Amino acid sequence: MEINKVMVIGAGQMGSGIAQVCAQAGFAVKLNDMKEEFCQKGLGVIAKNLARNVEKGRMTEEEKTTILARITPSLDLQDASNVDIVIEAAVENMEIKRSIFGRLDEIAPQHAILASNTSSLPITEIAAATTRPEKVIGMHFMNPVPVMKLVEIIRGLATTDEVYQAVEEMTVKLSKTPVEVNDFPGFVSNRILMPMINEAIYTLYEGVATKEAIDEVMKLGMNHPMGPLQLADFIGLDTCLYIMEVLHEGFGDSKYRPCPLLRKYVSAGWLGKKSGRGFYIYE
Ligand SMILES: CC(=O)CC(=O)SCCNC(=O)CCNC(=O)[C@H](O)C(C)(C)COP(=O)(O)OP(=O)(O)OC[C@H]1O[C@@H](n2cnc3c(N)ncnc32)[C@H](O)[C@@H]1OP(=O)(O)O
Ligand SMILES: NC(=O)C1=CN([C@@H]2O[C@H](COP(=O)(O)OP(=O)(O)OC[C@H]3O[C@@H](n4cnc5c(N)ncnc54)[C@H](OP(=O)(O)O)[C@@H]3O)[C@@H](O)[C@H]2O)C=CC1
Repeated sequence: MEINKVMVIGAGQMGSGIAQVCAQAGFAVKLNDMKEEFCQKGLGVIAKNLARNVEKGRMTEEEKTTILARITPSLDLQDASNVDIVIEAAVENMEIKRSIFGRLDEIAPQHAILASNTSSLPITEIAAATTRPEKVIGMHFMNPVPVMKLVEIIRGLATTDEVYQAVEEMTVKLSKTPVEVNDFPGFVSNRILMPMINEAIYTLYEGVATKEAIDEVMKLGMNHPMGPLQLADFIGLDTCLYIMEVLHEGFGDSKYRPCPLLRKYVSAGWLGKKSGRGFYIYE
């Protein structure tokens, strides 16, 4: 199964990163979002990242131009009609993802793989919105995509070996390391990471320490590159809350209940770095 043409859905922090690494690896990429301004914002982030690579002598100006030219903005899902794979990175919401996958199933060619970058939602349930569940798979990149080596690849109940292999090969072409996991809420990454972040929020909520102290303990004491509250801001507090809700509902275990402070911040629109304010304030 040969993959040449890619469509990425959602030009946010993950979608733009995925489009960038695909274009860098030589794939032709359509970057789809609902509004022109979101596409342009995503393309702007990619151009900035590539410019930094030029400054650091890791690529030439010509290479940067060639990579950028491989990415075409798209505002219409119909543009999926001639791609080999779609990687969806829209918001972490089952209804929205099922609606996107249902439409893609009608538009994308028969052979096309439909992948989701979901952080936690069951791939099997997303796949059930299509008539090709065997071609639906989880392709979970980590943030920031250009830097992080892992892609967690999630097999849905019906995903075939052929589709798994094609996605694994593509991941290696992107200079990333694939790790295979099964379809359970939060997969491996967020089943382990997100309860730690949620616990850090409880630690703040219960007044055990200041946000700075909590982050410092985990950075200096556990050698984490970012403290858990800083990381939550970086991921997006809305995404953190969605993931905790998926774990809570999926396992039916109260140990996954989202911290009320996380809910409060999300209700206030304090979504972390992307909205300018979360646990910390950003310029
Ligand atoms: C929620 C989910 O479903 C799954 C997830 O993604 S969970 C989140 C997983 N990610 C993490 O845990 C990230 C934890 N943080 C880190 O690893 C580091 O803090 C970091 C890599 C983000 C930054 O590293 P740092 O050493 O503190 O800063 P810095 O020196 O500025 O950056 C290191 C390199 O990363 C690059 N970088 C940093 N942020 C970047 C970004 N947003 N986009 C692109 N490149 C970036 C920098 O350009 C720099 O590259 P060079 O040295 O090659 O120039
Ligand atoms: N943040 C992280 O660290 C990680 C996130 N993920 C997952 O990646 C996905 C995206 O997250 P992230 O990039 O952080 O989120 P962002 O909020 O940065 O970006 C999401 C983008 O998708 C757009 N979008 C929403 N609905 C649609 C739609 N129907 N069609 C096309 N575009 C749409 C949004 O537009 P608008 O702003 O108008 O809503 C926005 O531009 C989520 O599923 C998340 O769980 C996976 C790994 C890590």
